Amino acid sequence: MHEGRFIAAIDQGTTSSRCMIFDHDGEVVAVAQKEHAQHFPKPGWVEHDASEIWRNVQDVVAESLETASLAAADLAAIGITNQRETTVVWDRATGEPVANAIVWQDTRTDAIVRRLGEGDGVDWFRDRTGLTLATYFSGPKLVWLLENTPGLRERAGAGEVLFGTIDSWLVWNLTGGPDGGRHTTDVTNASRTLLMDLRELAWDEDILERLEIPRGMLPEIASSSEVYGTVAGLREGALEGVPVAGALGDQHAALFGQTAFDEGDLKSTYGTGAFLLLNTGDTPVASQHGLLSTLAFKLGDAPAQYALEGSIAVSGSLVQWFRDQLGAIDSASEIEALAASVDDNGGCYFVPAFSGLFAPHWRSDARGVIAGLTGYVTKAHIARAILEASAWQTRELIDAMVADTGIELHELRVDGGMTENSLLLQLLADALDVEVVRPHVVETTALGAAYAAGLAVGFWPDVDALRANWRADATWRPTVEPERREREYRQWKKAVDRALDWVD
Ligand SMILES: Nc1ncnc2c1ncn2[C@@H]1O[C@H](COP(=O)(O)OP(=O)(O)O)[C@@H](O)[C@H]1O
Ligand SMILES: O=P(O)(O)OC[C@H](O)CO
Repeated sequence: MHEGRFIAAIDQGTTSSRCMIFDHDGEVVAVAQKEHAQHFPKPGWVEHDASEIWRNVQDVVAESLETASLAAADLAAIGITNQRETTVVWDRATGEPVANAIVWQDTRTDAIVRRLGEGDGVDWFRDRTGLTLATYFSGPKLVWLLENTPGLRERAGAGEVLFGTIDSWLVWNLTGGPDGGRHTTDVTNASRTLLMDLRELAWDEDILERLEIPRGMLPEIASSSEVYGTVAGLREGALEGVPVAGALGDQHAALFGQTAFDEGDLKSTYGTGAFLLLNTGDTPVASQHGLLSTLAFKLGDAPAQYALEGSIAVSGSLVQWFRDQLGAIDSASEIEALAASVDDNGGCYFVPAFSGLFAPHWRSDARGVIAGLTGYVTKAHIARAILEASAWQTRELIDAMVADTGIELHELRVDGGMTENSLLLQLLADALDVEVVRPHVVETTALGAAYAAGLAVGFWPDVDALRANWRADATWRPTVEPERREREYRQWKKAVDRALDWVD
């Protein structure tokens, strides 16, 4: 085992990149964070500059080390967690991306997805990958890049360019980039590409053929917890030689950080989007109610654990939209006081179908609506409806999970940047009629990546050692009458109907 007393985790999210350093008790020792630009070149398009992301990652690593006065010898390992599905293609020799990364929310691949869905396409992809055919996933984004970037298909065929999700991009750069960087991805990230066989945990050759994706540009698929290589590519030699020992998509990392190791364990994360994951044990469960079948995690050679997932495309990003596009508030946290200044939503409901609707509807033809507007409604009512939108969407996902698995929900463990908003958590408890529990370390995404890396190098002996680190910070209990709850839910569903069938 490496001597270091700490584990670092890079959390590369949709909105920002963070580096967090944890001690053996899973306590945060240092954190640094930096936002990157969101590019919206056309309606429905969302891009990131992968080079900017890599620069920001280097900045936050350096800053967190400086804050904690730590050097490479103090760290036992580094883990990575990332926004999922976002697609990067880069030049193997120079390390330059060939185009901006296409972000998971981007809907430009709608026509490709419809083409792939013809005939038995939807079932064919779902049976193999566990996923609903949608613009959300990486495969169609890669197809778009191959079809629309001049010369890219030829360069891919000649082995000059590499494809990866953000975990691959970071591991390759961290382990040396053009000078021998390891081109790998973990199973959780691979499970979001629409290219991996969910049972075999290998690229599906039939899918690659159908999508005409050159095999040589894909990373190798590894577990979520093993040594992929050692740091060799950070600016000024930072963390030189530290093992890069864990990677998980951010939602899987949050599940792991919440110590949801057992079948039936559940968590819900509220960041840019919101994502509910239920651990379903060592076999995938096929959803009949619009949920995705995905990986929970795979630790080294141990059998993979699977999960059912409900994905909400727009959650915290609706608060950002309220701030940046409407200028209604100056900072995201201001929405809480504004929404709390009124007793209810004044009769209005906000369905934020900016990227269509994800689970459980999967309707790319939906667009956002505010239903129930009257002259009475103020921006405070809309602020409240914005927070309620995350609560009602979560309720739809819980209903789907109960219908699929028959689980009885006793409490909901939550995390993510948006959960510092207490009113949101009260609205959630009211919408779901269960206790909502926020853990003491709310950065469970970074913590999960640190756990995966720490387990790989023996920093923690086993998952039982991690369970002891979890403890509740606060609990919110339901307060509304059942009749009112169900009435409000019916109104929400009517608003969802108004959002559907908008795009021709
Ligand atoms: N107090 C708050 N109330 C409501 N939303 C918030 C609050 N603080 C942050 N957010 C939202 O949470 C999101 C950031 O959460 P984070 O977990 O950092 O996201 P990501 O991992 O997707 O980058 C932003 O979309 C922001 O608008
Ligand atoms: O950046 P987040 O935290 O909203 O997570 C994005 C998801 O991984 C997209 O699937």
